[in-house]
Amino acid sequence: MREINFDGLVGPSHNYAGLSFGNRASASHAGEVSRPRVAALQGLGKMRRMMELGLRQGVLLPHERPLTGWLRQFGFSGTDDAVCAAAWRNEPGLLRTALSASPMWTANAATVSPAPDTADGRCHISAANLCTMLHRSIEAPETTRQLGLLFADTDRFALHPALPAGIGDEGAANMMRLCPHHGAPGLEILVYGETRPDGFPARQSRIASAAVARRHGLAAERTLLARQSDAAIQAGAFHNDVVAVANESVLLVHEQAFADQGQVYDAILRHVSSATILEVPASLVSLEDAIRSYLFNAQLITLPEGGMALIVPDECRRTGAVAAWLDAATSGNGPVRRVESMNLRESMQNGGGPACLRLRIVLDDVAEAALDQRFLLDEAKLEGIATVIDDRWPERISPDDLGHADLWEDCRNARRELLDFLGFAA
Ligand SMILES: NCCC[C@H](NC(=O)CCC(=O)O)C(=O)O
Repeated sequence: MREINFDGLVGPSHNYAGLSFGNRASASHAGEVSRPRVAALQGLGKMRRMMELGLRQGVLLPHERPLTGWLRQFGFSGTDDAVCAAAWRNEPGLLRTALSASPMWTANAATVSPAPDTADGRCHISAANLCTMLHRSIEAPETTRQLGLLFADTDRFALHPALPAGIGDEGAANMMRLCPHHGAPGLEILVYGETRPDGFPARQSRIASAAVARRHGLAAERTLLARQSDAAIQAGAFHNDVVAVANESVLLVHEQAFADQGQVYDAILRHVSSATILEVPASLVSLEDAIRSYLFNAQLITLPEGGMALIVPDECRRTGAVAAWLDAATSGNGPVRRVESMNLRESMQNGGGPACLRLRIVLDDVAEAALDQRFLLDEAKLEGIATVIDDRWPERISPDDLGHADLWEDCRNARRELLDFLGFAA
């Protein structure tokens, strides 16, 4: 079995509206001018690099933006443009919400339990409701539609709908899987948070994590519910994948990630006695540096030739303490053979690093063949997508542009052309 990453293609409406409370990057870049074309090409560059490293790569599609159907529920009526114009006049925050390109962060699209972990031997997928942030709560219906196409084969896959709103579920960003190798039953660590009065919100609730484990049919002895530390949430770790990443038998984790770090390590070592836990102490890398650099929002991948690579955002190289830790970690005989830096600045400025941009699925050849192949990439599709982005994605979006009909039209046309190219009738 192997891992396939499904990256969210950055949509044409990518902008800096500062919608994500508790996400420090989103807040600090609010009001800046975005570059959707560059953003999408940066994301595509990561997908290309993963393919060059020998991994299979998939893509999930941008959602319809502006999401006029959603705006209509607030009493705005008329043509699509009339709806958007009225929203902009009366409730500009609602139009900003309806224009968010946040579906790019597919680590929040769903939680995936690979077949070896589940009672019925199918791969289980739960779409996330993302109900804590308004702009993300509008994603679930379209995400569920796309996952329904991708995982249509019910002999291999079981797709569960999003949990009821009010019980925050933010998907795979809050799940880690530890196992001797991809194809062996894994320990699934589901990470939740608790909101403190006056603090940043915890976006993954314990009830949601427990429900996902139940729905997926995970064995009790291979399931751990772990609580995020308050320090991590307040420092800006709104998802666990900002302070920890796991791949097969390796966990890379900040010392202050969990409320009870020892319990997490014990469970891992009980399940995989040969596991390697690379704990980064706060004395070497502070939570602040970890969150500024997104060191832990890396993709830790198994290379086809053996060994692992860590794909980090290039902010890591520009954060002294993190760069030093990376050099030390790769100079010894540790499991990480190489580190690759990627420029993902446009997404990073909204708090989304390499790991946020991908949903990973572990499957075998038969299950892979059962996927809707339109979502899988090859060289020709990469080229074709790049051409559509070059031709159609807006170059820049300033905060005022969000209220212009030209932008709405450009976003609709850009997405339509992409969907046509990939064989999805809009
Ligand atoms: N996993 C990374 C998710 C990043 C995402 N950022 C945003 O939504 C920023 C959007 C804005 O600020 O306009 C979030 O916080 O959920």
